[in-house]
Amino acid sequence: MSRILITGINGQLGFELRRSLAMLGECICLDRQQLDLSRPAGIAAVLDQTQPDIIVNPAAYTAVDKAESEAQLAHTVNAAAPAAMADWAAANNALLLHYSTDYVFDGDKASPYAEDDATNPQSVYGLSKWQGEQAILTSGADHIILRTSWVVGAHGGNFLKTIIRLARERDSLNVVADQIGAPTPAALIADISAHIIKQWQTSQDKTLLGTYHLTSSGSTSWHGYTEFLLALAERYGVALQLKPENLHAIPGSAYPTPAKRPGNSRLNCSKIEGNFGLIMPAWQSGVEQVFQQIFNS
Ligand SMILES: NC(=O)C1=CN([C@@H]2O[C@H](COP(=O)(O)OP(=O)(O)OC[C@H]3O[C@@H](n4cnc5c(N)ncnc54)[C@H](OP(=O)(O)O)[C@@H]3O)[C@@H](O)[C@H]2O)C=CC1
Ligand SMILES: Cc1cn([C@H]2C[C@H](O)[C@@H](COP(=O)(O)OP(=O)(O)O[C@H]3O[C@@H](C)C(=O)[C@@H](O)[C@H]3O)O2)c(=O)[nH]c1=O
Ligand SMILES: [Mg+2]
Repeated sequence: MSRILITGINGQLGFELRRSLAMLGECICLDRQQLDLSRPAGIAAVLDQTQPDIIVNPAAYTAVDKAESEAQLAHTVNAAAPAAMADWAAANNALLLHYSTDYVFDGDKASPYAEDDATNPQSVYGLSKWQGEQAILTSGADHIILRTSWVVGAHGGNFLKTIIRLARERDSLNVVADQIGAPTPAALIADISAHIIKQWQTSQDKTLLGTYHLTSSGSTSWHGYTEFLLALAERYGVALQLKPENLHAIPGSAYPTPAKRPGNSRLNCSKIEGNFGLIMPAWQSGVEQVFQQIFNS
């Protein structure tokens, strides 16, 4: 039976992974207190002690704007810590399943990004995640890196929850319309992670290893996403202060933030669909399920 170590179990994805991976082996679920990624020097000792065959690492420094002023910490958590996990995995013949982001790209491409398109991170967060990818690649460890985008889940913080909070408090809201991507449920990423691990356990097929894009299908802007959330609130009887006619589309240039976001965050998912025999569901169905989980209980 596999021993599966999961980091960051109180994050959006870590929470769902506990559920999705529970039937695939003995799960060792570690929070920040049990495995602190800001202290990479301590990671090997925890891995020596727990002896996982599979390391699943959803933990990350994800505060995109704050990272601009905490570059050292972002680099430690998002690059140095995965590097330590990868070095241990290489030396101990373990698989590392890691997660990365659309923010490794600059967003200037006109069509969805493929896995081998040139990266060019525009933010400290994006750069730190890219450096994490690079460390894993050069470690020689068996690994799978899943790049996803705009993660949304019932457990943890995300754009959906921020927007519903603001829509309850305000009677007018400006949201960026020239950054496009695909909201992706944490539960979908977790379930696909389970599917991938199962195939690895069954086949140990090294041609499955590598980097994959994994998002919902279709795309929208942050503004389009917000319009959809307001429609869901109407459908499920969630009372808001904000009326749809007072939601305004603005360019990113009118919403200054410390970190620059990509204009195009769309990721082409045909590699994961082809290699693992999957079909990515539409972003709307995933967002609706999360919305129902949070507000319709
Ligand atoms: N959120 C998004 O929109 C996207 C996320 N991703 C990637 O997907 C993965 C999962 O993201 P998501 O679940 O949304 O992230 P969250 O921010 O919801 O969760 C991150 C988790 O990492 C933990 N963590 C942060 N710092 C440390 C540390 N020093 N030591 C140990 N644990 C730490 C947090 O712990 P605590 O609970 O104690 O704070 C939290 O549980 C990440 O790799 C992220 O980069 C990719 C694209 C989009
Ligand atoms: C709250 C708010 C945000 N925005 C804009 C700011 C920004 O351009 C966009 C998204 O805002 P957020 O700060 O919520 O999103 P952000 O934290 O940048 O989300 C990213 O997180 C990391 C972890 C990832 O890996 C990415 O895939 C992506 O999901 O919406 C508005 O225009 N109006 C608003 O009222
Ligand atoms: Mg954020």
